[in-house]
Amino acid sequence: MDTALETDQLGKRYGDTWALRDCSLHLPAGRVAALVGPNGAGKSTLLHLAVGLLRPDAGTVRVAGVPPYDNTDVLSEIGFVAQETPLYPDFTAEELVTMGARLNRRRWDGTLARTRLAQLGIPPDKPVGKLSGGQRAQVALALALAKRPRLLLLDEPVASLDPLARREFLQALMGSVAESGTTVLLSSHLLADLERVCDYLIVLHAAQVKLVGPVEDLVAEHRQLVGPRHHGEPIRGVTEVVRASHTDRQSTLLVRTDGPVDPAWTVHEVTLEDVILAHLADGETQTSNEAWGVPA
Ligand SMILES: Nc1ncnc2c1ncn2[C@@H]1O[C@H](COP(=O)(O)OP(=O)(O)OP(=O)(O)O)[C@@H](O)[C@H]1O
Repeated sequence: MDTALETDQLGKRYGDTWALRDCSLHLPAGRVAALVGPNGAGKSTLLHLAVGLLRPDAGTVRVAGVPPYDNTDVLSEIGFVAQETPLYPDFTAEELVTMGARLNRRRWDGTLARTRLAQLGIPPDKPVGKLSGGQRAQVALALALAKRPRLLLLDEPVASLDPLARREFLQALMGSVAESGTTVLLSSHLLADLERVCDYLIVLHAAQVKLVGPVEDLVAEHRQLVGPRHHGEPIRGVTEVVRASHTDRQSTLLVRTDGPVDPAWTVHEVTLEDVILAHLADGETQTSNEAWGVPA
């Protein structure tokens, strides 16, 4: 299977602080991947390394097999929508599409961008600084897709959008990538959105990779167990206790399984949110769901 993005022991440091460290992962081509982690986990740093805006301090990053930093050939294959979707505010959408054609001479689908913007009712002749946040995000996405990138990187593209605009943005994204086969890596704190659109997951925590893999496999191999108070003894069918909470007589465990679980435990299926929150929680400590935009 082709790999769209691959990192090996990748690290980036600011002074004495590692923003990303020992990051080894691969993202197969054609996936729509969620990049998740608390504030400051290193998500933007990873995206900036992948798009060649930052040079690694350790290890390697490759896009389609090529290190992106200083490599203009591979840059033409990458679309990037940065946080807050910065666009020149005085330019109209039409002017930005024309400018895109000048900057991307080898591969630029201006018709695609214009058609998308017309379908969304975005005025082509209004300065983008005067559009709504949702409209600006759609312009940024249309410009990124017009590059016909092999890899599309989106850094919290829906953070400032209302729920309807968010849904429209993600639907537009899914429609386009389904047609083009583009690989997507999308960072967001909105776990419920990600569960709907992503089929691959990368979780970062404190500059390191916590979890990576296909969503289907990760959800299938985790379970919640409820049973008598657990004191750390091995449980049949369980390879890892990711998170545990206890009362005097009962324990609730989120675990990784590799087969049928000891019938002394009641076994429940879990959602992607459950898996992510468990891996980001610290052992026996509760994670606040509210911090993730998820009702507690
Ligand atoms: N230009 C910089 N100079 C110094 N430190 C930086 C710089 N950019 C990022 N950092 C630090 O690197 C770490 C990772 O930051 P990064 O922006 O990658 O996190 P993030 O996961 O994208 O966070 P958020 O969810 O808040 O956007 C943080 O500790 C941050 O303070």
